[in-house]
Amino acid sequence: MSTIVLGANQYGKAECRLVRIDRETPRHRITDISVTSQLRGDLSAAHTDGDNGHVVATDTQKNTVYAFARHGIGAIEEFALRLGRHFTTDFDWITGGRWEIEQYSWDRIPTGPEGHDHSFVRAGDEKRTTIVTVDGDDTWIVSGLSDLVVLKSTGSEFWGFPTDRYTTLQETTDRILATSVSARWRYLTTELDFDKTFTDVRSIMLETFATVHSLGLQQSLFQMGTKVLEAHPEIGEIRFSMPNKHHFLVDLEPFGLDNPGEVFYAADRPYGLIEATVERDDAPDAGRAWDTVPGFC
Ligand SMILES: O=c1[nH]c(=O)c2[nH]c(=O)[nH]c2[nH]1
Repeated sequence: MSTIVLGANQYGKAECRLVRIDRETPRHRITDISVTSQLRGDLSAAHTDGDNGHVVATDTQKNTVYAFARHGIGAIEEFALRLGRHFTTDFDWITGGRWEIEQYSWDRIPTGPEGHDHSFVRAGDEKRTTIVTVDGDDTWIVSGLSDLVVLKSTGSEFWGFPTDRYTTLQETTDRILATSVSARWRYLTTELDFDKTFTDVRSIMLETFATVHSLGLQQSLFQMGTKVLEAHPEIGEIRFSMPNKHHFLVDLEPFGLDNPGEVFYAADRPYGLIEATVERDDAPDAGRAWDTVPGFC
């Protein structure tokens, strides 16, 4: 007869939506984030006996997020690190946790050359992300972005694939290549200008997607990761999840029209899903960094 025991556990407040306005000058700045705080540690009595003596309430975790924002947010990685340090320092039995932040971008409404001082327009669906994991003395930071939608209207081929009796796809030397990039990368340090690094990683990915003559989304992905790692020794590995957003040439012949690569049907599903990790062969062990990062291989 087996004994039933408590396994891995964590708990906290998910998706604390928080907007902070920096208003020291009339030219306001906006930070728009969603914070998930989860604690780990000696919490067995709460589960086995209903003893809440160690349960820092999820409500308290939420309040802490908002209170900390009063003194500024900074880079989302720094904010998550501050929260992690606080909970693991102030409560002896909290030995670790996970702080995940998603950030939404706003642009200034372009009413003049510099944009409006205090009116903003959401910059699309793209998100910047971070997950800070603390376990005892170890801290890991996995940052990234999602929903970065890109398309190139030529400079993409796909041919040379095996064929069998189920293959109908034609080889092509000129097609649309479109994807929505989700990427997460593991930092090898906790001391960094995270905002600057994020901006640079993002622009390397965009530039590489644009300039690589693609023989397949797999090749574009690997090039994007390689360029990021070459430029950033402080990143140990980068993982991508990239749907191939297929664009099918519409057959206009029934209407007596040709279609020299101009009119496409943009299918939303099914889609190819290309995922890969690009890594340094000598990167330090990832530890628990990827433990709870869903959706990446
Ligand atoms: O870039 C591509 N990679 C594939 O693996 C694939 N498979 C497919 O049908 N089209 C494509 N395109």
